[in-house]
Amino acid sequence: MRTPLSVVIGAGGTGGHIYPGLALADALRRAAPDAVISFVGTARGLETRLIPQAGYRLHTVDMIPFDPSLGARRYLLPAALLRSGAQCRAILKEQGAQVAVGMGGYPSAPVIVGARLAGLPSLVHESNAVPGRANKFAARLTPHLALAFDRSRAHLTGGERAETVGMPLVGPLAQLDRAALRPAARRALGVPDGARLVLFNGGSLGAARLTEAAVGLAGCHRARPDLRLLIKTGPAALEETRARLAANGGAAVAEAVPYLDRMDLAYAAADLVVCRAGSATVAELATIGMPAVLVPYPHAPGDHQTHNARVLSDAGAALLLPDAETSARALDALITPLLADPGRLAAMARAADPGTHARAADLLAAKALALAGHPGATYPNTPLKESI
Ligand SMILES: CC(=O)N[C@H]1[C@@H](OP(=O)(O)OP(=O)(O)OC[C@H]2O[C@@H](n3ccc(=O)[nH]c3=O)[C@H](O)[C@@H]2O)O[C@H](CO)[C@@H](O)[C@@H]1O
Repeated sequence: MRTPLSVVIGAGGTGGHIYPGLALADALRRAAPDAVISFVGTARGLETRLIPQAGYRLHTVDMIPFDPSLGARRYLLPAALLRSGAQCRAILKEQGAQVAVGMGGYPSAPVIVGARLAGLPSLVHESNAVPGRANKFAARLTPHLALAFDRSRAHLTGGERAETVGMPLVGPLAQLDRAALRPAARRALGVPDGARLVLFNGGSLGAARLTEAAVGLAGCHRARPDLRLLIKTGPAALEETRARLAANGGAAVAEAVPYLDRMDLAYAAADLVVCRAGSATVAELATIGMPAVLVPYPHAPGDHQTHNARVLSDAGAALLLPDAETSARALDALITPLLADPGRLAAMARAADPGTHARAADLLAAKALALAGHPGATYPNTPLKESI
């Protein structure tokens, strides 16, 4: 009897690592429906909610981030990595895994260390245009590398043997037809007919600078019936944002939410997105043809969000606004003429390359299947049906 496919995926910390990990897991399940797939993450990150919610098992291991701000604590990193690597080795053994995959973020490295200790093949996926420290380290431990953006190749040891597969996107986003879903999405979000909707999204954790500018913008445009703002604040800033919108009258045109579980609806309903330039977000915008103003997070390692953003701004698909220049006034000067020019919005939507990421999950799954010794698996490629 054939042994079912068994894969352990390291992905955690923020949505930008977790969602691509889930997209990979779903692609593996489509190819091998009896596959046993589990995740390794931390006991603190978004993974504790998102992974069980998607129906996968999450193992948590003790980890400290690969972060230079650790100061003297960084000397503890090798011992911590060895400890969490040993925990991952035990998880891989217990599950009978045939391959381990690291999706970036600091849960990625121990899974690859664990695979090395267990003598199993492993695969690292780098999602940013400039790789993070955890993946730079992990990439030294395995010959199998995959990239979301070709431009990160030069930054990785062994980058010349990496394969660019794109950024794995979860089904509802990989297959989103924005125009087709738009009427239902706008009804679901209560956007009045004829109003332009601007989505403010500070990545999976929220961004104070964007929320602040959005609140100011809502106050300025509080009397406009033809404009709506949807502001994703992150849970911590929700109540304060709502109070400030009530105080400046912006609540008449803006709604603040802690998190968007249905990004497909938000993207389909919106005319323009103002957001950080995390790699999953950038890949989603490109894939669905969503015009955007990108405000890269200025403290990302290697300034990788600016490099991610340039993938779209170089193509004419997005505008890039540096964080330090972001204010309600600066955004108003960019957004107001843009919203009044549907031709320009349509040109931005067309400028992105929609094909790069739509098949990334299947391509990455194919690499993992080959490493696991399941080369015969096929992809049914059935379209996912999502109801509102
Ligand atoms: C501050 C920081 O260091 N951020 C990093 C983090 O960002 P972050 O996790 O914010 O990264 P991304 O923008 O890549 O991904 C966010 C994901 O969460 C989803 N989403 C977001 C908000 C929401 O309300 N609902 C929702 O579902 C988005 O659709 C997307 O799929 O990981 C990314 C991937 O390595 C990096 O590129 C970012 O630089």
